[in-house]
Amino acid sequence: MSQTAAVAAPDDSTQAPPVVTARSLSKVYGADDSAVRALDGVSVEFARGHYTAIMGPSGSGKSTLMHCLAGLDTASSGTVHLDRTDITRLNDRQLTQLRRERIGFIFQSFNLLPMLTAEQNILLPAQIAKRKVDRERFERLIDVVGLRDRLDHLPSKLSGGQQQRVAVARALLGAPEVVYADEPTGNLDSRSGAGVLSFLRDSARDMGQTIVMVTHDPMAASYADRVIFLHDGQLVDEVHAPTAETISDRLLKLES
Ligand SMILES: Nc1ncnc2c1ncn2[C@@H]1O[C@H](COP(=O)(O)OP(=O)(O)OP(=O)(O)O)[C@@H](O)[C@H]1O
Repeated sequence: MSQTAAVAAPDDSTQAPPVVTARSLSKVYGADDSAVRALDGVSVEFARGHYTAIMGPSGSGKSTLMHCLAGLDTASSGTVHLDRTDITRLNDRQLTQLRRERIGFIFQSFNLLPMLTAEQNILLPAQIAKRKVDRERFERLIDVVGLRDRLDHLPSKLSGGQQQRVAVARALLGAPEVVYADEPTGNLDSRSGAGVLSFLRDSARDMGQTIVMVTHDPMAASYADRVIFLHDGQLVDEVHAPTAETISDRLLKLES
């Protein structure tokens, strides 16, 4: 385990420039005696078209890191660049616009609007952002995620796996610079989960989609190109081309 790893970068980072770069990122919640250092000087890069999983013991800072990377939470110090934009310098209005236009989100709870059909849910972010829908990409996504015959269904008429595939199609439709996924298969049975994870992996490989995913599940993380490990708010290790076994092994070491 490389406790001193200062910057975690993919092996082929010279060919694939980073889409997201965090430098010396720290986040402290509260003050004085009750202060919690949730992130402690994290520096990490996420290369274009790469699928990265963030893992670590409970309370190690995974959600905090993802929220700071995605502009959902503000760091106490350090910088986060999305391409050339330093998002730590943006105000709330600019952050909202950046999240809407340049980032895709997939959450554990799907976050679909119950009164809209699958198709309307997928198209909603583009409508809110007043973005023209790329119909060709839409059709391709629908076929790849296997929702062609479910487009006019309300979420309540879809299985959990189908609902999450709607959420995945929604996140990917606008070809965002990065997709952040928070336990995207946490509510799914293993077969539906495998479908969603394979699709995420394929979208990175075939469409060059950059994906950053927080998960507790070594099997889910094994779909990624790289796993980075947090411990007490610090980046302490990473594995490339991971298997569920190598990931479980590293996690056990961190938790012991
Ligand atoms: N809003 C908050 N206020 C105070 N402390 C917080 C807040 N959010 C997180 N923390 C603390 O920051 C640390 C990191 O939390 P975080 O949720 O990022 O960890 P995590 O690795 O995602 O945990 P888990 O795997 O349990 O979801 C924890 O000690 C947590 O209690």
